[in-house]
Amino acid sequence: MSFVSVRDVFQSYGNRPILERVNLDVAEGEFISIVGASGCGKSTFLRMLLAEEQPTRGAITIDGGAPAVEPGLERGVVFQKYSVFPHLTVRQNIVAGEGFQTASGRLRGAKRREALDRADAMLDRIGLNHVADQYPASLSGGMQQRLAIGQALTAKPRILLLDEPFGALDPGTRLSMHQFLTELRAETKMTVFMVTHDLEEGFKLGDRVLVFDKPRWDPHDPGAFGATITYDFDARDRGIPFQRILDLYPSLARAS
Ligand SMILES: Nc1ncnc2c1ncn2[C@@H]1O[C@H](COP(=O)(O)OP(=O)(O)OP(=O)(O)O)[C@@H](O)[C@H]1O
Repeated sequence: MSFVSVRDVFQSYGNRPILERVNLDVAEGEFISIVGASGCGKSTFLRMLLAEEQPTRGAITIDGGAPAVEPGLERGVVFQKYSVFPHLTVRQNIVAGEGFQTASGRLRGAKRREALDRADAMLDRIGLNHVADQYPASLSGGMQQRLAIGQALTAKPRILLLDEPFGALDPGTRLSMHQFLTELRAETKMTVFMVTHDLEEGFKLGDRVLVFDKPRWDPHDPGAFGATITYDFDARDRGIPFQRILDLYPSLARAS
């Protein structure tokens, strides 16, 4: 049985279809990159995996059950614009990632001290020890994104959802973030869903690259139909090399 299963999922807002007939099976530990034209429903798909919204039709299961509604338990999430708390220090932000796991959202006493030790271990791992007592506003974009990823990982999610996590970073920082994510993944064996507008990034990091697009298109009414998964590429070593993809599928240029 697949770890994440998506069966005949449709999503509409009012009478406007956004996604239609989406089917997908993902094994635990896979890295799924998602590309597609702006507005075709990629973030909507992530929100359904997060149970922030329910499909109009169809079903999504994670490990055999409906996705839990509480954040941070099984799924961590990182958006392009940092999801860290501006009023907390870097270390407090990491501890806050654990706080979500308690009923009250707060940790006390010995538990808190242990959480601080674990936070320092995480800061070591994401290379932010030297700024542990600073506030996010004083960090560079790449450091803030590392903090956001560290915070999401602190809850030890089985699934990491990344929505254009590196979109706002300069090319050099982006490359080091690719390295960072690749290392983290090798250590944690997480299942990752990453939305990106960069096709090359999708193929570099993903095991699979899903393309969301509209299979049906009415030129007189562009909103008449929803998008679905039109391609599901194997991006592992023996998959189609990224360089050949645009030659083979020129329409994909629209997706990035
Ligand atoms: N809560 C909502 N109510 C109504 N319409 C919405 C809602 N959320 C998203 N939409 C619309 O649904 C469509 C899909 O949005 P979504 O953000 O999922 O696209 P996307 O593929 O992630 O786009 P982008 O690449 O630009 O981030 C858009 O036209 C958006 O305006």
